[in-house]
Amino acid sequence: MRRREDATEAEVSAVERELFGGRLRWRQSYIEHEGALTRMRFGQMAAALPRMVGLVLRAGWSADPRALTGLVVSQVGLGLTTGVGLAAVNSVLTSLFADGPTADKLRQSLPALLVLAVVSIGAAVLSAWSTAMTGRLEPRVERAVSARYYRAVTQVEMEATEQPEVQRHLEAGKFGTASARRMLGLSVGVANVLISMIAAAVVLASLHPALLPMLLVIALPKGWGAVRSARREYISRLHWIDHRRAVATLVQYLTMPHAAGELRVHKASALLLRGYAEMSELMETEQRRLARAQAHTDLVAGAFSGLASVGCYGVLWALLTSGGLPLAVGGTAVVAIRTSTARLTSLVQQVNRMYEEMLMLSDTERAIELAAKHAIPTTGTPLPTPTHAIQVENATFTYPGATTPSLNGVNVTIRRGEVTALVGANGSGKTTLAKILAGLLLPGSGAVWWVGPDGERVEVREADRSQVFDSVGLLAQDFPHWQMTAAANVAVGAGDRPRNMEKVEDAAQSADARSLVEDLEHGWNSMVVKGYERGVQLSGGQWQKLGNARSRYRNAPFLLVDEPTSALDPHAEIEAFERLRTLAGDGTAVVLITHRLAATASADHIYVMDHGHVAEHGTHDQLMTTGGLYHGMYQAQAAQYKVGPANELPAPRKSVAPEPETPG
Ligand SMILES: Nc1ncnc2c1ncn2[C@@H]1O[C@H](COP(=O)(O)OP(=O)(O)OP(=O)(O)O)[C@@H](O)[C@H]1O
Repeated sequence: MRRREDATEAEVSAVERELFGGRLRWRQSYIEHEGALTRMRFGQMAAALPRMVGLVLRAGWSADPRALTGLVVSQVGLGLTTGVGLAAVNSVLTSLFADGPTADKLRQSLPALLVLAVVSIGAAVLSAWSTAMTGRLEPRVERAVSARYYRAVTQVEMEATEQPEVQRHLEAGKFGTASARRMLGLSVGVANVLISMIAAAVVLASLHPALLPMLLVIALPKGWGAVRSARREYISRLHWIDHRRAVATLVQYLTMPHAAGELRVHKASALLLRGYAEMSELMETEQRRLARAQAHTDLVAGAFSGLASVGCYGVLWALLTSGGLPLAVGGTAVVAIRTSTARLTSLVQQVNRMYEEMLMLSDTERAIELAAKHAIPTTGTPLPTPTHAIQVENATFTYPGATTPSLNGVNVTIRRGEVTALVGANGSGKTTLAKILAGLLLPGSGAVWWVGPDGERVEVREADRSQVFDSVGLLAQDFPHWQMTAAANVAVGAGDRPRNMEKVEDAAQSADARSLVEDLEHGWNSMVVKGYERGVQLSGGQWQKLGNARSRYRNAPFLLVDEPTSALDPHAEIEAFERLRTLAGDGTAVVLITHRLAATASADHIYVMDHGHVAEHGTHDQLMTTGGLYHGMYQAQAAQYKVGPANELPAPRKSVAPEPETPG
């Protein structure tokens, strides 16, 4: 252990300390398993083999029982062909070593040779069948596990995902989604080697009782060498995995378009290239150490195996010369021993890898269980139809792990047909309140009522949450820029409905995004990310228009928009606010979170948030008259536009562009 720690210190290069503050460690599930994996002996892993195979069989059976049956049958068949093949080899050798003319001996061995030919054709057919069944089963098994995992994690309450422990386990599950597939492939490999070894052992034991111990004596040192080498390589891979990824990250930066400027102007490339060279050198040192150690193990295992072989062949010699064993059986024994020990190393490696995959798969299973525990309820009281308003009463919300509440006794009413503005300093709780309104977060105390036209109401905790989500359109400050086409980026606003291009165009029209998309070379089919075919780079403001179109396409009665105009030019911004007003006029409840107080002046209602509570509310005129927080913020913003008399302004700098020449 001490040696390992010393080694760890030496394995961190100066440049890693400079760039990453030490060894770069990803917070991922394999880190959690690393200790357990390196302590685990091969025997323990082998003992877990039945459990692992059981897992694979269950997953395979639920994904495709026919393919699994085919796979099992083909593997057992392959084992049988090994056994029958060895028996045929024995028979051929018996005929050949018998007394008599060669032509007669060959004629006698013909039936056994035919069996050998049939067996090898059978083995080829079974092997092809096994490959086909594996190919059919693997993606199905992966899809079944992945679909269960992704469905589960997207249904988790957002508050649960705010708990670092829950989030970590949910994320860890993602690495095991392909493990069931890989375990299947590895199981086939392991089964293949094991079955052929068992078949060889059975044939040898039936030929002469001394042959089976011989097989074991020769296999043992080889097996020991294989276990040692595989574990050493495995532990090294586990230990250096972060290092490899850090090197890959560094290299990635060198060709990243968004880093291109700094790489050149700031010469960041010099630092990164130095990092790459130093870190790669460390890895090469490890490769050399590994190669030396492996060579040493191979030498020792080879020496012992050689000694064992010499001993065994000596016994074989004695048996043959004493007439205790026919020559042909001796020949068969040599063939069987050589073929069955040839794949020992790959067997050990595959068992190791299977164990690792099993740990990853158990992470996925744990994530699915955890997700189910924190899932958004799928049933609940239907909302009043049509919903008229959302009433937040005395709501409090504290993020998991936080010491102070982000919302504290908040009372707000959002009505259809009105623009309600939420304003306030950074961190005052506006976005959190929007998430509460959307039903994404549930208040710790207090209530959120969904109110119908006659005053009937349903509290969000009791409500059918899918109806709550159906009633809300969201445009978050950092809304996702999907790496898809322009049309998909708008239509994703109603991902559960079939795309209607006419409505996509209308939504874009009402968000001032239509002409910008239609003027692109590939129009709605343009990929809105550079680097793809038909790819274009949109500006921040153009993206914001597309985001606005997305929230319009959703066509929900409650629209929550967080800083929807922060990247728009002044004219586009004024237009965007006017469009929101029109939308409210058509019966939508618009909740506008913004720091642009000029835009809130026309809101029907303004809530001023301060340290998680509503400090003031009313219309612009009312709030300006009371002279509180809102008044102060408005004045501060207005002051930025106030300029002194023209003669106090600094004179514009002389243009350096040459005066246009006048003809003549
Ligand atoms: N995911 C989170 N986990 C923990 N605390 C959070 C989280 N999100 C927000 N907070 C905290 O909650 C408080 C309110 O944040 P919120 O994002 O609601 O403010 P905001 O008024 O929207 O701010 P801004 O104007 O800067 O967007 C802040 O103190 C913030 O640090």
